[in-house]
Amino acid sequence: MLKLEGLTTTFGKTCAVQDVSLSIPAGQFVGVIGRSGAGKSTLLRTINRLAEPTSGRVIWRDADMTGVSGSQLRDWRRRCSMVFQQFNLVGRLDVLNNVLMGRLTQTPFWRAVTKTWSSEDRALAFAALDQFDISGLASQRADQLSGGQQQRVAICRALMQDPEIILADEPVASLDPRNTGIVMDALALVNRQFGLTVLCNLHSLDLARGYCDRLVGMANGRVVFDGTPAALTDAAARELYGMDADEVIGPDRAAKPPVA
Ligand SMILES: Nc1ncnc2c1ncn2[C@@H]1O[C@H](COP(=O)(O)OP(=O)(O)OP(=O)(O)O)[C@@H](O)[C@H]1O
Repeated sequence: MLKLEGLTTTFGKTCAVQDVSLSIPAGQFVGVIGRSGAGKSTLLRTINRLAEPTSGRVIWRDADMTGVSGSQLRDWRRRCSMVFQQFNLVGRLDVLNNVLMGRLTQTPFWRAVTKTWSSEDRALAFAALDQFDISGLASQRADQLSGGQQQRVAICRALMQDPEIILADEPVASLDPRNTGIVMDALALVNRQFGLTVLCNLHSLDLARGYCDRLVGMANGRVVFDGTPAALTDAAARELYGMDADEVIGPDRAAKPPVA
């Protein structure tokens, strides 16, 4: 269970995350939705301490992760890997070495520098690539891949950390519809087959409804919706997105009289 208790993160006068309390059972696929600037990214970054909470607590398996530092913080970040919108691969390195970078926290530094990974790590990396049908790309430079391929490599790298939680920050925002489906299917596989908890920020309501067990809607840093996709009616979504609703949900046909 991941528990957020009164989590608040401020940047100067901006309160990006305000008093967020959530209990997320292990293995849940949670979609975090809301307008741009609602605090979705900051929430994910606060969970793994890329952003420091101003107050409140992050609790994982009954242990408080808010105050940990040094090796305990590194271990926490290993256990909750991030997947980013821009993939964050090393473009000039091949796919295999990018994936192996996920082992850095568990590997002596010299192995990474000299690219002499253990045969066990290499086998794990190939197995991860194989899961997502991209083992054939192992020797290609990362910057020669399509966005969807790069994001699958990034997911493999995240898995190499042997995480318990995946924090995916707009993982499909840079992808075309076909690659969006492939990457969302990869995250669903990570969730269902490997049993990892997934928290995923999404702009598309259709994707959020289609892939997630639970939706957390944010507005102005606060949680204003928390329920199943079925509970997020168009009316509730309109309230969440305010003036952006037409763009996200489509025009409100019910509110407009039919054209004579
Ligand atoms: N490092 C930072 N320094 C200052 N302000 C920040 C920082 N990060 C986020 N903010 C502010 O915090 C608020 C929430 O931003 P955040 O990126 O978390 O929202 P979001 O819902 O993820 O938006 P988007 O969907 O556009 O990525 C915004 O007002 C943003 O400008």
